[in-house]
Amino acid sequence: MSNGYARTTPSSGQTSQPQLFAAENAQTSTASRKRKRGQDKPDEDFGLDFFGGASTKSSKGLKAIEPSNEEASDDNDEELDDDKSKLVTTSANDMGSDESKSILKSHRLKITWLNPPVAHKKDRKKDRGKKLKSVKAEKHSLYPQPVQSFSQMRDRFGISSRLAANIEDQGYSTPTEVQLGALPLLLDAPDRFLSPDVQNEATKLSSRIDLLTVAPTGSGKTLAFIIPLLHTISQARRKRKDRNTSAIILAPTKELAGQIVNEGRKLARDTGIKITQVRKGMKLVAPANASDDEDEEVRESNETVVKSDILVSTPGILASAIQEATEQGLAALSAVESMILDEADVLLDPLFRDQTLAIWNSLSHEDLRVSLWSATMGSNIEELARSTLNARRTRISAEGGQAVIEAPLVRLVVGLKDSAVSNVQHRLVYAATENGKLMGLRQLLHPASTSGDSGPPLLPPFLVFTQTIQRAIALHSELLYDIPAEAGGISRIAVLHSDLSDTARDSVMTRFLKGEIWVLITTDLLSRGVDFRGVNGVVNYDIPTSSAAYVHRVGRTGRAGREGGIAVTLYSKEDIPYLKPIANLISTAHKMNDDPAAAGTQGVESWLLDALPSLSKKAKQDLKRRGVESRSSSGKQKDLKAARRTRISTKSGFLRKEEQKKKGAVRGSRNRKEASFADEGDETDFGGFD
Ligand SMILES: Nc1ncnc2c1ncn2[C@@H]1O[C@H](COP(=O)(O)OP(=O)(O)OP(=O)(O)O)[C@@H](O)[C@H]1O
Repeated sequence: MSNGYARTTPSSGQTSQPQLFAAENAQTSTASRKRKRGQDKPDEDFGLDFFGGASTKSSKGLKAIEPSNEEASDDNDEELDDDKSKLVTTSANDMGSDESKSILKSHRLKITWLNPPVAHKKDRKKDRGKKLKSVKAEKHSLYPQPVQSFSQMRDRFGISSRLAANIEDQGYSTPTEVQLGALPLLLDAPDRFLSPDVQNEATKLSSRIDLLTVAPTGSGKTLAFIIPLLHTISQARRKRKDRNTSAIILAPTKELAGQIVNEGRKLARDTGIKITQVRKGMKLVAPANASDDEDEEVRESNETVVKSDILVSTPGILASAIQEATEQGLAALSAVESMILDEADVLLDPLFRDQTLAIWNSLSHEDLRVSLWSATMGSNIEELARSTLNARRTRISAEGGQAVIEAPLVRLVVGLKDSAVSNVQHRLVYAATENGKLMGLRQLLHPASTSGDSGPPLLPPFLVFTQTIQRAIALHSELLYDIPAEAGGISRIAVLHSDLSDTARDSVMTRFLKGEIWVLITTDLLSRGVDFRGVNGVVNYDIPTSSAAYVHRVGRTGRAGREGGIAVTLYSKEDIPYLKPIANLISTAHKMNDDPAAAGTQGVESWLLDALPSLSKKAKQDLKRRGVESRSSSGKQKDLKAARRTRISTKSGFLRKEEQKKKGAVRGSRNRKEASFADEGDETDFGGFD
């Protein structure tokens, strides 16, 4: 498709520095100069592959220590790591707190200790005036020494040679912002970064922290939690050879869970650590009275017993597996010491809240540490996390008869909280009616017809989001024949939603990742976490039903700092009452962009922002729960006329044209016979685009 634009798109494979937020002035700061010198090699492998994973080239010199099997790997690592552990405490890499502070600031990282010991707060109150204020400000902000290159981690934290090699083999050399901040928090002993003047015995005893992380979409949160997890497990497995599940990762969708397993397995290669995605029917524990032979039988049957170090699951499946074990009087997951909530705000949203909390509360290990990750996290989620941590600690203390240590709870925020990625071009397009939206989408599908200065065309592959499953199915049928047969025809366009079977979902995902599908129509099912590296854009065919949904949907493009992604939001008359939060997000993303002209970001006119009505709290909640009323099934019953206006035909445009041609011919002959005119029908009852 010729477009006349010379431009870089995410799918063309170029990536900018993953350090998304390095402030402009950091170029001249010591911190930045040091960072650049610290880079061992450019991120050369990253992005060469149109859709696939990062490089799999193996690093030189590793053969000598490459183990032939898992156990050997552990042994080798142990020997090497004994030597390395001596280095861990050396200060070769140590930098002053001022330098740490300036690097963290230049990358817009804000780290706060949320639960410093109360006793110290009271002590400090004895001080007066200025001193009290400055102490208060100091003691909540933390400045751990950032990790500026993955190669430092072996010396600094004693990570195993195999894990270090796996990170390098995947082509990762320079940590992204979130990794820069989260890795020292999760790999270092807390007493090294907690403000010494507010530490007490309890915080000194805690070897790990609980963490809340808010960082932009596509900024590399997965790596930031998997590396420390693999390190913690491999250290524990050196002391204990049996395989007990010691970590669980929860994600809201099967697709995201699968992706985390893939990423985790690449990094865990040859470490002996096993990662499993929990599927329906899997059992967490074998019945206590089962002999070894019987146990083997259970394992070989469909009802597999999961023997894995890390379990990755959606909340529903894991919660039922735990419940099943509890009903049989079996203790499941009692050795779990780490729980990770990926897309934590969704997992603690009413949709999944009960299941997530049931899992969290069923984990009985007194040293359980929890980390929550998302690009958006409201204060209610933070509150819920804190109260769950406290309630669980009190309960376990009471059950065990001795006080459980309160771990330090730290919050890491990268950039501006809850904002949409600024390195993609956000367009808000008024389409007036449903018919207009369809025409708008067709114009995006056929970029040759793009005229005027509406910006560069949206090149496939791209994602199209609708409000409901029915609308996704209908839009798919409508567009089915839009891609010419010589370009692949109907195989290039697909629909993915939660009513499809697991096999169908897997197949669509695989074909989209391979680049065989160009246009994928979906619901919010795919809005969270899924990493499609080469996606050039996102079309909100139906407006998202919350600000967070906008942030996550558009975050499927422009990942890892890639430029050239486009996010188009089509809106009609029905959407105007709900549009202001989205317009605000777009305007902020525009302001955040260091070079809006280069990125082509258009922003939103200030008069439009002023003109759009504000949303009441109740309206926001209703929108989140039900979406735009006329597009939801309940709305259809309430207001038939509005529902008809927003209906998408379930026939393809091509089939309808053919049918209308036939109808026209029949009508024509009848007209000729009867010499009368046929009724043209109700124009407002939109039945699809001709
Ligand atoms: N240090 C790094 N250098 C280069 N690329 C990286 C680095 N870390 C992560 N990536 C790549 O960035 C992409 C996005 O990472 P990831 O999926 O972890 O993002 P995320 O922050 O979890 O996003 P979301 O909020 O949408 O879930 C992935 O393709 C990953 O391989």
